[in-house]
Amino acid sequence: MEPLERYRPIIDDFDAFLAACERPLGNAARVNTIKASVERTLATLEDEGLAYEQADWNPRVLRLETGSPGSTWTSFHGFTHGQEEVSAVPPVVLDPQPGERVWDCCAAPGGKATQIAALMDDEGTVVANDNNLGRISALRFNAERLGATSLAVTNDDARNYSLRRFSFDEFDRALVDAPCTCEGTIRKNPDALDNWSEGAIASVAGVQKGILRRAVQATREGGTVVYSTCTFAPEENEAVVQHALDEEDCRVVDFDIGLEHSPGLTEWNGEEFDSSLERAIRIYPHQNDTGGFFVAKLEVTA
Ligand SMILES: C[S@@+](CC[C@H](N)C(=O)[O-])C[C@H]1O[C@@H](n2cnc3c(N)ncnc32)[C@H](O)[C@@H]1O
Repeated sequence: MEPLERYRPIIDDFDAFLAACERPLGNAARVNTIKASVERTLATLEDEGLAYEQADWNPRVLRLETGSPGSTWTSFHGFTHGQEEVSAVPPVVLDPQPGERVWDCCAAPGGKATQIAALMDDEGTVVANDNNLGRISALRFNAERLGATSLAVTNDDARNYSLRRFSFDEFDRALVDAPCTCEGTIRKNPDALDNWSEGAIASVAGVQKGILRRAVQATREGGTVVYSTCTFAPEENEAVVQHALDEEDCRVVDFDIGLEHSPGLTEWNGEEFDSSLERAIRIYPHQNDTGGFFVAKLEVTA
C-alpha cells in the first residue's frame, strides 16, 4: 500500500480509503440485454439458486452474493458478463445511441465494447480495437458469447489509427479505456502495486496522451469522447485530459452517474489543470465499496 500514500493529500477520509483497498472485492456481473431482458436474466439466476443485488445506480449491474460470475449457466448462455461494477460506468457515460458509429480504442477483452453494443440495442457499428493480438481472441470470444453482432474488431495502435478502411471518416463517439498502472484494481488483484514506479506512470501517460488525442481527432464535431482509467495517478488522469484540451478542439462536460465520487483535480504537485477538470469524476473504493476509477467526458468542438 506504500505507493498509495502519495494520494493522502487529495483523498478525504484517507484511512477509510486504505482500509477499503485492503478488503477483497465482491463479484459483479452486467446483464447482457442483447440476449435477455433484465427480468428474464434475474429469473434465470434465481433458478440457479444464486443471490444478487441490483446496483442502485444501474439495474443492469448486479452484485453477486453467491457464485462466480464466469461459471454460471446464466453466464455460459451470455445473459450476463462478469464485469466489475465501476467498469460498467464509462459506457453509460458515453451514452451511445442505436445506429451510431462508435470507436472503442482499447477494447480487449471486450467488457465495455459489448456493453456499448448492448446500449445501442446492437444496431450500428462498434469498432472494437486493441493493439494486443493475444487479448483480441478473448474479445472475439466474448463478442460471440454475448451475441454482439455490431462489433467490428481491429488490431492496431490507437495512437495512429487510420479510418481509411471504413466507408466513413469520423465516429460519433469514442471510448478511451486506457492502459494504465491499475492502482484502483488492488482489491481484485493484490499484486497490482508490485511493479509500481513513478517511471511506469510517466511511460504509460505518454501512451494515454497519444490515444486520447487520436480519439478526439477521429470523432465528429459535437461528438463525445470518454476517457477512463482504473488508476488514481493524476499524471494518468487529469494531466492526460489537460493535454487533449491543450492540443485538440474539445471541452470537458458535466455528467451525473448516481454514484458517490470526488471531483477531478485542478492541481497536482504544482501542475495546474483547467477548472473544468472538476467535471471529471474520481471513484474511490471506500465511497461505494467498489474498485477505483477515473472518468472524464469530452465534447469535440470542431
Ligand atoms: C484497460 S484495458 C481495456 C479493457 C477493455 N476496455 C474492457 O473493458 O474489457 C487497456 C487495453 O489497452 C490496450 N492497449 C495498450 N496500448 C494500446 C495502444 N497503443 N493502442 C490500442 N490499444 C492499446 C491493451 O492491450 C489493453 O487491452
